[in-house]
Amino acid sequence: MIIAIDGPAASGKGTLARRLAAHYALPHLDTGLLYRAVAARCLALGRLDDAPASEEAARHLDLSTLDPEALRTAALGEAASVVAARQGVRAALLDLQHRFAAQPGGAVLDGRDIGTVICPRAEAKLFVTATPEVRAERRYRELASRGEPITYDAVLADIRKRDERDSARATAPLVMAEDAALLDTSQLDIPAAFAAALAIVEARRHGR
Ligand SMILES: Nc1ncnc2c1ncn2[C@@H]1O[C@H](COP(=O)(O)OP(=O)(O)O)[C@@H](O)[C@H]1O
Ligand SMILES: Nc1ccn([C@@H]2O[C@H](COP(=O)(O)OP(=O)(O)O)[C@@H](O)[C@H]2O)c(=O)n1
Repeated sequence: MIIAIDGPAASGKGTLARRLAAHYALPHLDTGLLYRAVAARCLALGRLDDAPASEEAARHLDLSTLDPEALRTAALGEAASVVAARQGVRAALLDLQHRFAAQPGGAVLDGRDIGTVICPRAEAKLFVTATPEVRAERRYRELASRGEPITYDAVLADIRKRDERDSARATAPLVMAEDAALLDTSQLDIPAAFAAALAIVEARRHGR
């Protein structure tokens, strides 16, 4: 079974993807890390504005060397959405994602375009969302607990800017797949959101 989870920044899609993957014993890929890693490489070279350099970085990405902790910073989230708007970068990351999704038994992938572009035939598709204020509060707590010097207002501004850039881009914009189930987690804690996600996946699995 392939489970495709999309949604805007800090909606809780990664948390749900990890839990669903553990529940069904499936491998999980946080595709945001791919764009974050490409951005990290470009920033290290001082070439975030250089489209060919970002495509080159995407072509040479090695899944086994990704360091999630180092990649989950606010600055890399912002830079990731810049490189992710480039068609060449997205094209260079397609094959890797398709191969991950094609593993025997299936997989769970989360990102922005999983249900629409990467795995349009996924058995279960979720579009996870929450209000910008709730998402900013969650992301602020997460970053602050890791010692990032950041304010709630800065996180909210970053989230609004990224939502806008991710939704407005020409290639694979952030949009809900027609056959996805919408899950608004604004009023749900993690266990409640997981229970709702599981109910959706179970219903899809059994053709309901
Ligand atoms: N339903 C929820 N209620 C409260 N906090 C949540 C919920 N879902 C996720 N979180 C927390 O919010 C932060 C962002 O969640 P994450 O799953 O990383 O979001 P995304 O993958 O959509 O960016 C994390 O610190 C996570 O623990
Ligand atoms: N499938 C994906 C995943 C991420 N991205 C881009 O990568 C950025 C970082 O993604 P992420 O999932 O790590 O970010 P958060 O939602 O965790 O804040 C997003 O803002 C998107 O621009 C994308 O374009 N397509």
